[in-house]
Amino acid sequence: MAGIENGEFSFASTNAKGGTARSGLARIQTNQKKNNGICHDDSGPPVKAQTIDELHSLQKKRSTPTTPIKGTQGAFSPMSEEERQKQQLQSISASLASLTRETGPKLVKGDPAKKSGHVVHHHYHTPTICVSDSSLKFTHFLYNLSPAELYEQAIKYEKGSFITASGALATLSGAKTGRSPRDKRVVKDETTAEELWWGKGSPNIEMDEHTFMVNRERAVDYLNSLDKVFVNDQFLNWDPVHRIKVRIVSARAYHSLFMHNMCIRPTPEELEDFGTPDFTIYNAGQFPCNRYTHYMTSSTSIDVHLARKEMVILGTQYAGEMKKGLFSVMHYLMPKREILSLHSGCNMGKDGDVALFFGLSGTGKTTLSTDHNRFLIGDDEHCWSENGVSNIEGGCYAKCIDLSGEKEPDIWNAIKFGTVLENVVFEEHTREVDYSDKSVTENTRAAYPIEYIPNAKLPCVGPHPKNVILLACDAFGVLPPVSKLSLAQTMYHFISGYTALVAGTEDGIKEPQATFSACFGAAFIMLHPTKYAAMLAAKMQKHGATGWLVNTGWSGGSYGSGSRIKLAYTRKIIDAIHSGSLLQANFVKTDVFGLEIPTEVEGVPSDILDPINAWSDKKAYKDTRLKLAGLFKKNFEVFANYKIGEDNSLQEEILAAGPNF
Ligand SMILES: Nc1ncnc2c1ncn2[C@@H]1O[C@H](COP(=O)(O)OP(=O)(O)OP(=O)(O)O)[C@@H](O)[C@H]1O
Ligand SMILES: O=C([O-])CC(=O)C(=O)O
Ligand SMILES: [Ca+2]
Ligand SMILES: [Mn+2]
Repeated sequence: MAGIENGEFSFASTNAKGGTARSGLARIQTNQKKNNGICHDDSGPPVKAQTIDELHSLQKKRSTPTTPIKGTQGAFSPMSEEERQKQQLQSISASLASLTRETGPKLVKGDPAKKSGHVVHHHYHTPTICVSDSSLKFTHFLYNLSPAELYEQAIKYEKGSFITASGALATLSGAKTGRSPRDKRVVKDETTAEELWWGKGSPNIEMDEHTFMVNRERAVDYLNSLDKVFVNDQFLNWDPVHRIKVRIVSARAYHSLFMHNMCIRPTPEELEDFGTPDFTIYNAGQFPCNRYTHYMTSSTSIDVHLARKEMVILGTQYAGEMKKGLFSVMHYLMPKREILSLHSGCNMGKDGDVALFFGLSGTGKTTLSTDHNRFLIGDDEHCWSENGVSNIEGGCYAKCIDLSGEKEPDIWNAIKFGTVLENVVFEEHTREVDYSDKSVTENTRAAYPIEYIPNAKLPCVGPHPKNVILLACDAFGVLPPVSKLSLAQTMYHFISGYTALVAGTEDGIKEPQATFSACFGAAFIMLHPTKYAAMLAAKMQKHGATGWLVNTGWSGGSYGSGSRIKLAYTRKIIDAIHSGSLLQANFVKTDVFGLEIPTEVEGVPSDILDPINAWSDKKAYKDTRLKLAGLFKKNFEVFANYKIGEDNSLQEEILAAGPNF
């Protein structure tokens, strides 16, 4: 008897007394000896297991240490696998130690769901008396899991985790779908009071050490209260001499996979020698900070303590906080070593010509540095040292809104197994992602390892840049699609860090919102902007790099009347910069902004090159241009009193390189 109910088809079940079976089909006989006592089955050789458990145990091979034991002289240096495991446990227990109780948690490596016999635990600084239940509890930690393992963890335990049709892991970042710059605090102590940029315009909101420790304790207690935590030990910076070891302790597989993709992944051999991290993140993002704690102005706090080399995240699960938090740390550590840290994309041509792409969020760093004809060094964070450029990260973080396979094939194809897809909407059944859907947020993102881009340059390092491209998405539509900059102009625009986005895109036409963010990344810098600017000027001068300003925003009118410059045209402009042909073009100087604009660019209609030609209402163009110039001037006032570099003449040139009207 077969039943169809709600579209589901099933055989009628046998009742407890087996009534149906008896009256219908003949009972199936098991263990019935056939003529020669052998049960014939034509499906091939039998499985090599006697029980289901044994069968399952055959499926997985235990990973063995991948590298040979170093130090061939036997009795001397080689560390036994057991000793290595012990040191790793000690190190992780130390990371998770409560600093008031002076004790680390009892740790067990592995998934608590698996009752594996392999239990190794370590108790950091065993206390003499156990004073609370928490000291009796074990915390399991999952160490540097693979993407496949993290997928399983996410899908099993984290709501909102799904595999999309292309194999990516769709996740939700919770209530926060972007960074919270107003909740980013830095401990002000004797050293940082001197060294860092504080006060108006600075992203560093001060907190004292005690408050940091209160939040750290809150995060550590939260993490230790969980059944399990994820631990990632990874690197930052592809320059081997200036590589930084980072440890990320987090509660979600989503966070662990995100950082697996975004930081540099150690080889098994490098991992064995990892030792103590140079910097540790405690991501307790699901847990809020305590509003009664001093300095707390919301439930979110992202706290950096440079002397302790630690960062604590409370009250936000947005993974970008970890990425950009570490970037801030690099903005402190690298300049101390005379290395310039940059919020920029970077790629290299076949002949080794390197270009940097600066710009605020959404201006095109990822889109334009990901170029089929060039090697990708990185899309967002770089260092420029005496040896050339190096990527800080091991992955890319691309915006996905309105992503199309035709316009951005490399990014599209990178969204596959292993990639974290944040806050996207997909079709329930086919799991096809609808990239135009903004239901969760407009800031939908994909985080993938850099080697998912076919022409990534591995290792991600390159020679000194030849072109420095400043990207602005000008929703006023008055900046030219491309202009060549003098060194002073490059500095002026670098310090200004302009872009203009449109505030609310939904309810009718809104005024563009000008944003000025020093060094095209004020949210991440730690020192005064002029420190980075001086370093950039010196490096550009020394290595003869040319500066360019590229408007990836509006043309022919402001947002509402004009339209966004076609990505295909911007790509042609960028091609001409890379090839060197644009440097040979004829240029005319514009009024007010004093920008040199080419009269021709191959593949780009000439009538859009000078923005006045693209606007039908010339008066409106001139008014809008004056308005923007005024905003630039006002923004730059605070920098007028700061000396940039050793050279007084450069300082004066920079001040004169802004708009004149
Ligand atoms: N002419 C254009 N040039 C560049 N990007 C364009 C253009 N027109 C539309 N776009 C779109 O603008 C967006 C640029 O975003 P992109 O991810 O490159 O920003 P980003 O600078 O890397 O920002 P973030 O630092 O936040 O990662 C993409 O979605 C791209 O498709
Ligand atoms: O940090 C983020 O969330 C994304 C990013 O790259 C930026 O805003 O510059
Ligand atoms: Ca980007
Ligand atoms: Mn960025």
